[in-house]
Amino acid sequence: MAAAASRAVLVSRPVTFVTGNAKKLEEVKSILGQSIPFQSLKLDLPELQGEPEEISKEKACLAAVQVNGPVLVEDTCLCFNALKGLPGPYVKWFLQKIGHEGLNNLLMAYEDKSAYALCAFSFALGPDVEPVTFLGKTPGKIVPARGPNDFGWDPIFQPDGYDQTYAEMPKEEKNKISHRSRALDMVKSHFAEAGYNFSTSN
Ligand SMILES: Nc1ncnc2c1ncn2[C@H]1C[C@H](O)[C@@H](COP(=O)(O)OP(=O)(O)OP(=O)(O)O)O1
Ligand SMILES: [Mg+2]
Repeated sequence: MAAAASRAVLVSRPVTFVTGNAKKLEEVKSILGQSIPFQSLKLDLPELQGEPEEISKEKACLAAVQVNGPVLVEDTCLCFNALKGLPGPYVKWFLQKIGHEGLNNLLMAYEDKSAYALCAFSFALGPDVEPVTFLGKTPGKIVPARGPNDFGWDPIFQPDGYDQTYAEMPKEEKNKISHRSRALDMVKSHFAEAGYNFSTSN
């Protein structure tokens, strides 16, 4: 604690979490609690094609220009092992076009239904600062949809060691083991280590 305080980096603006997804924001708020004070901005940023880490970093750069201050962004992927990690960062568009059933059907020809949920948070102190990225991964498998249908692909992802899909699990339980909470644990450690002191008066 004392070491972090002595290295405190003063930042004149609060952190802005930029996302166009209200459900994501809800989860981030509930996982972070009071640990990192942040404000949010609803903006659907363009996403490049590529590896999850690069997409997330690029999103942070675009967000930092828009906000002109410190930003946190996140990109979520659902990766099928039989498809060598696809649909990965493109799952949003697959979901929109072919739905839960279509995503299950993609694996019809394969015995291997294993998958992993991947979350890439990127944090940039400002528009001209290289973002840092934190990856959280939760292994599981793709199953026919079960549970409430209010968040993305939650009903078709069953994490390893659980009988329930993400959608069926109580939120607190999901938030303990999710790809998002694992990545946010790293974000929290980074913030504690760096000892940032964000002004919240702005
Ligand atoms: N924890 C989750 N469980 C289920 N579905 C999720 C989860 N997180 C995200 N999704 C869905 C929402 C999207 O369809 C897709 C992820 O795409 P992504 O680009 O990261 O989100 P987004 O475009 O909705 O918000 P953003 O504005 O932050 O990019 O997966
Ligand atoms: Mg997006």
